[in-house]
Amino acid sequence: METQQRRMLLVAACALVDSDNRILLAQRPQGKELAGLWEFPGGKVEQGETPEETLIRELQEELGITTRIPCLAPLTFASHTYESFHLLMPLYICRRYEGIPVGQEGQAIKWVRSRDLRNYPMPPADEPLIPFLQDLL
Ligand SMILES: Nc1nc2c([nH]c(=O)n2[C@H]2C[C@H](O)[C@@H](COP(=O)(O)OP(=O)(O)OP(=O)(O)O)O2)c(=O)[nH]1
Repeated sequence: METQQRRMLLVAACALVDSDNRILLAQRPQGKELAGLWEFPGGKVEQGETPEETLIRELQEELGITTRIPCLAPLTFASHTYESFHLLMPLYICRRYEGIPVGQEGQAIKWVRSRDLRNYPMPPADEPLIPFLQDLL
């Protein structure tokens, strides 16, 4: 068997859920990898951060909302091999936050019912996460 060295990339992601049980998806901007696909807000865990700290930072930077560690509950995770890295992505769920999410970097956002998630093309790593959200919501 051929083995290939790939770096492990740790990304924290969040299913933000509103009082109507809809989930927020954000569209990846043009020019980035996987542009145009719909994803859960989040980003790379930087040196010295916990995944929860990453999410608090990213939710503020990307959507302009504020949340706290006790409001982030682990739901499941993605483990997916991309061409140049292996993605390990814990998915949290968050129902309590302050502010109204608005794409701070010009990205489109959308509140989506769990049964409609498959209508929004997502990165390949996200596909196995959908049933968890559909079971829950
Ligand atoms: N935030 C997020 N990233 C995802 C999801 N699914 C998925 O494969 N990814 C991948 C895409 C990217 O390779 C990586 C997230 O990194 P990122 O969003 O912080 O980085 P980026 O590519 O925007 O690059 P950068 O400019 O922030 O460095 O994880 C998802 O649902 N949410």
